[in-house]
Amino acid sequence: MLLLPSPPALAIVTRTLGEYVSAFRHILCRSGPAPKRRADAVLLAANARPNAGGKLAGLTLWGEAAFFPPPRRAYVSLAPPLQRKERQLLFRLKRSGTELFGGPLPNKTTVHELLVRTGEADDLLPYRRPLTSLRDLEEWPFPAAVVKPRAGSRGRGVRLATLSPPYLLWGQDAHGLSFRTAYQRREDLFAALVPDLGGTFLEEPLPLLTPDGRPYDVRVFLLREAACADRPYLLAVVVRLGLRGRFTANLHTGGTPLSFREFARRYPDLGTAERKERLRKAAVRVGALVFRLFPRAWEVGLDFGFRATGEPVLLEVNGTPGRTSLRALGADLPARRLTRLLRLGLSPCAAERYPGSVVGKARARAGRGCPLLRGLSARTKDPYPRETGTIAQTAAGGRERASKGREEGAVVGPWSYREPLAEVGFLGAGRIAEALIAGLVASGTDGGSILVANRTRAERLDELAGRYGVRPVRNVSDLARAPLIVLAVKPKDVPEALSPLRDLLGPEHVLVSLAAGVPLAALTRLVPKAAVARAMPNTAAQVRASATGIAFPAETPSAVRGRVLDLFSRVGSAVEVEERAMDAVTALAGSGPAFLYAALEAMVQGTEGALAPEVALRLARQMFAGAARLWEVDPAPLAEHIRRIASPGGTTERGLAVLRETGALSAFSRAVAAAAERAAEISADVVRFLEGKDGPAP
Ligand SMILES: NC(=O)C1=CN([C@@H]2O[C@H](COP(=O)(O)OP(=O)(O)OC[C@H]3O[C@@H](n4cnc5c(N)ncnc54)[C@H](O)[C@@H]3O)[C@@H](O)[C@H]2O)C=CC1
Ligand SMILES: O=C(O)[C@@H]1CCC=N1
Repeated sequence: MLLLPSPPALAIVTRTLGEYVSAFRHILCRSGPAPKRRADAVLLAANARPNAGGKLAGLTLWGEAAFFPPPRRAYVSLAPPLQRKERQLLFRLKRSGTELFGGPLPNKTTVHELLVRTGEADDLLPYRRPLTSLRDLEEWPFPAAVVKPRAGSRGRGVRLATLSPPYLLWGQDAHGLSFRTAYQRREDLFAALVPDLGGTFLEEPLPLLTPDGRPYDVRVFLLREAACADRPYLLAVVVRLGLRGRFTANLHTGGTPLSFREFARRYPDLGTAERKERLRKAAVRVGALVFRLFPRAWEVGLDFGFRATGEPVLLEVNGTPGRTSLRALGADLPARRLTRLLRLGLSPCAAERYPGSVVGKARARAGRGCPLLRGLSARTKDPYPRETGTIAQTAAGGRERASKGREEGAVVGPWSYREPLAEVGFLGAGRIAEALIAGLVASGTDGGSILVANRTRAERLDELAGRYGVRPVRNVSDLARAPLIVLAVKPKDVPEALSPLRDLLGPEHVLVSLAAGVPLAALTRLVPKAAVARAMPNTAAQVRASATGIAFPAETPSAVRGRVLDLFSRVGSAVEVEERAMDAVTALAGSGPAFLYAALEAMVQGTEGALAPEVALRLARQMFAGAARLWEVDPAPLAEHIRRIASPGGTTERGLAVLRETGALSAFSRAVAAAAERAAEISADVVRFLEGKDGPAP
């Protein structure tokens, strides 16, 4: 049963009328004892902010009812940044075992990349390329490019660059100020884009201007239809019309939201029924994908544009869509949203509807003698449609289906408040485990959602708990609570380390092994029911700069791939490779940093006597970091970078000659090959060991 105060700041969902009445009276009327049983769900909405609803501020009310049993689930609809009170409340709920839904998605580039990886929305995604060198602009296949920052909001830094005369750069700068500059020459335009190299991407330009010169795009609001399904419910379509002379249809800079009908009335050629239908289908398809990838998302705003042919193109996915535009469409939208929440919170798969009168009576009964509610009804119109009201199915069926939903695997985003559930478990608490944990925590992952187990040395776990807030797990089998488990033990220890988990890991688990050389087939043999993957990160994960190669068995579903790739993208950049390439990845990306450090150490030794060691080390460190950054931003061939440094007849040339003559350069190639060979030997050893134990693999 659900009833709510108005404006819809706080919704309380319980399973019986009696429970509802007591929750309602306790929280809203400040009378009666606290209910004994947890509510099934609450909704904490944006207008629950203390300053927005005065006495009716949902969060304040909820926060004050401190001894009220925490609900099973909370649907959070708060735009970041969260206020301190809001964060505290969410932490409290999380600590009490409430499952939190909502929160921002990872940055929009990551979301886009994850969608690309699914391969299921290729026709709806715009053509995009990272802008890493000026060559990307030279080779760009369109007459113009939209230049967009990898992260950011409200259209900041989004510009249109026209690559033929007049060479225009038009849009918003990084501070949100609009500008339009015409350059005489192409080179000047390119020069203006140099600071963007590395941090932005280029996107195909879409003709999103109305005949009277106003920019527009379309935002589609979707809700997850049910907690156990990915089906989206289309809540509203809003066209956002920007100001004439601007390049983006941004409401924050003075644009106007319109219903699609009104847009069609004003611009019949743009708002055709065919376009609307294509948009609806596209939105539902992308929505299903987003809800599958992000199991904690429950409301999203999808921004679309159109190609000249009328095909919709997805521009952006927002996990905390602003509601300014929704409000402009009419007062009944929040109510529609909450009606859907009923189905979401109470009846995961099949909502059973009850007539509005039941709800009306319940509300009347709960509100009897409630001064707060009387004041309220006198002031505001009841925004809820008559059919509002759904009765719960038993939670058991829902839970069963919900866990089935999780089996398919999905990405959990780095929410701005912390994840309530164990998200990732580490088996092995050595050096690489610590580097990854440090990087994850630095990326915003809650240490409390990381479980760590080790073979011996309980004090090591305490050390990690003290440093990162991770949760030590004394009994390895408890790691099975985490849906994603990272195996970070030495290759020789892999069989023994996995044996306690063999029967505990099922299809809902993904085991990601970091062990050099241990094949996927061996992992599948050791944990036959779980999904498996191999990842080879490096210690730079600690500073979120790992280069990680990941391999999956061929049949791995895209959602599982997405989940693992997301984990490693939080600590650097991750790339999917074939398993047969893993030995080379291990040698280059995993061991590679050690080879470079060794080279630097040798170079520093070359200055002995001439430079104080601390000065030499300081210079070497900055030289190394600078060289890496330059190559990252300007990925010209390494030979070209070398050419730019080595003046003919100069110092560099002389040094390079020694590297060549002494075979030092080829020694690096041999070192990488030797490391890869060692990985192959380890594979053979592991296979032999397993065959010796259980006979050859089937
Ligand atoms: N160190 C590095 O840069 C990288 C290492 N790796 C791989 O990661 C794995 C771990 O490497 P490191 O962290 O360097 O080693 P490490 O020796 O520092 O850590 C291994 C940890 O595993 C624990 N352990 C051993 N047997 C266990 C068992 N049966 N149950 C639970 N815990 C057990 C040990 O107590 C230790 O804490 C290796 O397989 C390596 O190939 C992968 C990429 C980079
Ligand atoms: O040296 C090793 O075996 C591991 C794998 C890659 C880096 N360290």
